[in-house]
Amino acid sequence: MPSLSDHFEFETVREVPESHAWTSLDDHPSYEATGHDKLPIISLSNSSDNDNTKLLLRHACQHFGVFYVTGHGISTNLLSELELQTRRLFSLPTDQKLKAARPPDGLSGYGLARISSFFSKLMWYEGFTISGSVLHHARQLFPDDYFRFCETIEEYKKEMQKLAEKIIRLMISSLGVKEEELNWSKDLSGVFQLNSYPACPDPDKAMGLAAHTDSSLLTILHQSGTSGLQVLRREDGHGPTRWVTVPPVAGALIVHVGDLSHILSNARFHSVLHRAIVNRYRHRYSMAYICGPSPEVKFLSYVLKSQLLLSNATWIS
Ligand SMILES: O=C(O)CCC(=O)C(=O)O
Ligand SMILES: [Fe+2]
Repeated sequence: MPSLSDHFEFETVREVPESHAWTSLDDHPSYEATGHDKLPIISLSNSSDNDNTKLLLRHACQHFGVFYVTGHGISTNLLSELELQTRRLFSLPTDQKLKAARPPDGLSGYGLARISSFFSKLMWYEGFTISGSVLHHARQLFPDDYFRFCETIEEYKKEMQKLAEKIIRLMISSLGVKEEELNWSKDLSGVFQLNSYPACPDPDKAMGLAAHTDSSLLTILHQSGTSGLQVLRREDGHGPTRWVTVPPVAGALIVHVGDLSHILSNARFHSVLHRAIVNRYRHRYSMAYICGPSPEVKFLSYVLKSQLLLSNATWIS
């Protein structure tokens, strides 16, 4: 199983070593998002027209499993500051980052991709996971100057929690579930994942983040100005099964439907397989707020059009 000792200084490597060489990158052809593969862009700013927003969200969750949102209320200043602090963290020397290493039985800290243990090859990736307060790790990373980092992370988490609650309520109520049955959505918990994909000398061989679905209710993703996210579209009238690039759109955040929403909606909503590929020249960053019900929440069985949605399940990220 890959471990933290497998970390190396990506910037110094001239060739992709065997440990990081994947043969499955072109399992399906890759396309730019055009025509029917273009993801919906949904504005959340028009709160007086909830019904139309719900219809658009329902369609996106049923047919794409991923979409962009605009009018989300997150300021460009906060997004720029978050990018700055993320770059700052990953630019630290490896030894320094390893002081905040994620322990083998822990969730928070610096380390390999959290899905690494499912794969024999390593990814062209390093990550920092935040569950709960970031203060302890921030002190280890930046002993003399951790305030701004903490402040930015905590503010962004707070904003994400509000936004996630808003989107989840709209999504679930778009299926006809009544407002009063959505009280659990006031009690969400989130894991915040900072992702770093260094520039790679041979991007056709290396995998940024291998194909996966998110286990959450939903994930809200911000990507720095570099493309890399791809989603899998299954064979349909518009083409074969294919990887479709999801480019950054100025001012928009990306929302992934998670596995829990798939379950909660009786499989009407789809969590979509996605992955990240790497770039020859540019270091790419993304920030994912992975949101589920608080672990204390047990979904009371509740019924939608006389079908059981979910009973007694809890979420641990
Ligand atoms: O970097 C990306 O675009 C994808 C990140 C992602 O899928 C995740 O953090 O779960
Ligand atoms: Fe993901």
